[in-house]
Amino acid sequence: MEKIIVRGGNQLRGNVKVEGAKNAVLPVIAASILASRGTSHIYDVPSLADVYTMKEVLRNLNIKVDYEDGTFKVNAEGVLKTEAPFEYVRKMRASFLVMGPLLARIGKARIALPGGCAIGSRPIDQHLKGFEAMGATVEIGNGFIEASIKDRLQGAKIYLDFPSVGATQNIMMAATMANGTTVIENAAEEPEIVCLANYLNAMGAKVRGAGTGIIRIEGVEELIGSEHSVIPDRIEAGTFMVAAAITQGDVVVEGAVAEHLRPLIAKMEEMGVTITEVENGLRVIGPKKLKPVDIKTMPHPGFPTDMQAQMMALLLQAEGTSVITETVFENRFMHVEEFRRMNSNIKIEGRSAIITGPNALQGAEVAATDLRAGAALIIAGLVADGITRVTELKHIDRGYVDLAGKLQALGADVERVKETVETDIEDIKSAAPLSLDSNLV
Ligand SMILES: CC(=O)N[C@H]1[C@@H](OP(=O)(O)OP(=O)(O)OC[C@H]2O[C@@H](n3ccc(=O)[nH]c3=O)[C@H](O)[C@@H]2O)O[C@H](CO)[C@@H](O)[C@@H]1O
Ligand SMILES: C=C(OP(=O)(O)O)C(=O)O
Repeated sequence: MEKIIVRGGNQLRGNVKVEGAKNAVLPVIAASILASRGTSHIYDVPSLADVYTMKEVLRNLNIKVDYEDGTFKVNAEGVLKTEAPFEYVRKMRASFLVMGPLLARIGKARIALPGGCAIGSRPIDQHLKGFEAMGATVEIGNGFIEASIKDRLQGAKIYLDFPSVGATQNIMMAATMANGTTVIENAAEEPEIVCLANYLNAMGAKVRGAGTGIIRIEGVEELIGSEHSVIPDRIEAGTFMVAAAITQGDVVVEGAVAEHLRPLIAKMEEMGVTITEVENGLRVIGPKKLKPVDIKTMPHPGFPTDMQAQMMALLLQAEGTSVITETVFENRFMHVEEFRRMNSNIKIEGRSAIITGPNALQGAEVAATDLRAGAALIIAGLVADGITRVTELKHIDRGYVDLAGKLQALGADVERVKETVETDIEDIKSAAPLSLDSNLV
């Protein structure tokens, strides 16, 4: 079994470079399906499990894909297939983002129903409401969602009940080739939406207002392959910022864009962390003492839910009581049980976690319940007494490129190892005063 092993106590120092954003690249790759001519070249693509899953999804749709040295090439000129099977959608919900492009390109898509996941039930009703408003027929059965349109999608006015990132992206992509203008109201405003709109416009689409709550898309006849660089990953950047702060370190996070990170910067500054914009990113200096703060996760420009677990790790070290309220996902506190294994004082009341600190964290064997939870446990391990072993690395690999290696380069005592059962038994032997040769076995 693979584990990340963290020995707490080292301060982080130096520079770390962030990758292209996972949550920007996945919709951009899906959007490449819209090009009936030409090859798209997507740059700064991180080597993540999710990128490889998306590659397989496209390959299954009969699309030519190539991924090498951070450049992802897509040619969708051929005859496309319509189906994304459960094996991919199960691994990664963003597979559902191929529905909008397929509907626009070939008028039909059959995608496995995404199930629930570790952070909540995650319905897709807002995506479907958008497609239906544009004239598509949607049927659900046998674990699949099938959407089809007889002629061409029609422009429509669509009000989202919640500014869903995925629904905004899926509807935006479908609308690029619809007949007439589509207006998405209460649209998501995340930087990843702007990144997608820029790519669509480079392909010949007419998308205006991305980054605000109202997006207008004037349908065009055809999109062609284009070039696009993916924005830096604000969540990976934020993860290193928190890791620097918790260890009282001094780290330059290269590529971090302050404009994308305002809510995190504001909260970390309230806690006493010094953050300055430097030429190539953000410099973060951790204070001797951290102050408690209250946090409520919200759609952008509110505090990002994808930084909630990492901030909880930081708040465990603050002196006093902090409250984190999770409003985006219904069940994104799975990491609390794991933090408790590390000797932390956290109470859950409904959608809020009440954290009283500072906590004398102790190393323990813990499991990454989702990708951000995994990162948060490693961060906690950086200041815990003793050894923290983090398992379930498949989650971490969905969203972080070589997290252990990058932290190690900053001075952390972190390594990724393949532990065999024999090694585990050796560990137990050396830890237990009683011999394993005794009748305890
Ligand atoms: C690949 C990607 O970009 N993932 C991000 C994206 O996920 P994703 O696009 O899935 O997130 P959404 O913004 O759609 O979901 C936010 C909330 O809205 C609900 N909802 C969503 C759609 C819908 O049709 N009906 C509905 O009820 C969800 O269950 C959730 O509670 O945005 C989230 C919120 O910032 C991030 O945490 C994820 O990292
Ligand atoms: C929840 C996340 O991603 P996804 O929507 O792909 O599960 C995340 O990036 O934190």
